[in-house]
Amino acid sequence: MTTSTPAPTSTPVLSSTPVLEAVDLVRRFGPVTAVDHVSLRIEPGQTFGLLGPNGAGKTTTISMICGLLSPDGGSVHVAGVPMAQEPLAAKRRLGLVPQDLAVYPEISARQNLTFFGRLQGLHGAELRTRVGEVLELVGLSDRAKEPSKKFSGGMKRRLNIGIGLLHHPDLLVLDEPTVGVDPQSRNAILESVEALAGQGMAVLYTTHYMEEAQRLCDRVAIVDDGRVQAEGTQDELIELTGGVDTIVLSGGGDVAAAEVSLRGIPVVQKVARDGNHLRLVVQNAPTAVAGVVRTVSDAGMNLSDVVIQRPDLESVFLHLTGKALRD
Ligand SMILES: Nc1ncnc2c1ncn2[C@@H]1O[C@H](COP(=O)(O)OP(=O)(O)OP(=O)(O)O)[C@@H](O)[C@H]1O
Repeated sequence: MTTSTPAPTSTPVLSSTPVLEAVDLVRRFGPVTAVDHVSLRIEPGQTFGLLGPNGAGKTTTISMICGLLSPDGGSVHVAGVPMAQEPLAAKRRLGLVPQDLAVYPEISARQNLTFFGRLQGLHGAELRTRVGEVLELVGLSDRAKEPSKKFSGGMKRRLNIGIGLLHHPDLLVLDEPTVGVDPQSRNAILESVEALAGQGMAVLYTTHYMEEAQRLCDRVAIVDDGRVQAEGTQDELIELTGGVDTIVLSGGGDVAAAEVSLRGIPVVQKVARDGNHLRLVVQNAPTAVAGVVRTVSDAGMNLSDVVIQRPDLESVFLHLTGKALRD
């Protein structure tokens, strides 16, 4: 960018420091390259999704971002602080909500937060105030006195999120926070993340659920095989599919044979199976659908539903990798 008048030398040039800048991260486990030159940049206030199937490298990536695992290559800066050179200062700028719950079941939500707050060096009135704020932020104020073992899965997870927020991080990192929780709890977790994002918190959210990335994230990096396959806003990613359509076929019978037959017809660009559903990428669904239905019926699939969809992040993943997100 150029400007006609130079900035006065006494005024610092304003630049927005990203809350996260990860450059060219690499991590190997023996012969497996779990993370293969991954770069991510998150601006203040952004909710950034890392979307990929199990084993794509999401946990390994965020373990390096959070300073829990040393990279074999690459660098991480959190709010401008280099993780390799100043790990304590960099870690203080982020809050990690791990996959596994880390709350004490016998004590209350308030006592849990107070305990973890003390571990982080808070005490006295400051600690009490912050615990109250965090209970409010994660929507647990009215249940603060109950032992957390009485909480639903979603409430325990929200308490876990609260623990990650105690020290005012610049970036909240959530590792698949809805895995293993019921739909109602899942919704409560997503609402908490939306509320935090609404208050300007930057969030790095990993998931293999397309719907969650779609609902929460300003930008998404699609990861597979340890690599970022594409990154952008949802509209930018969907544009990558080049205007293709998605047809989803559901039913019983010989779904495997139907999948094989579909691979043999030219209008079908990609096919992936997710249980009793077949997801197809085609150039023009209204024209292609009759031939598709004939092909799967001839192969022995008993169709119960045929849906033509506008492309979504799942279509982008299929388009880029030839696989379904939930294989
Ligand atoms: N400690 C380890 N030792 C050996 N291999 C590992 C280790 N951690 C991860 N891997 C391998 O690295 C790859 C990426 O794993 P990672 O856990 O980062 O993926 P993920 O996308 O987070 O998936 P999941 O949701 O299943 O955890 C996988 O092939 C996994 O088996």
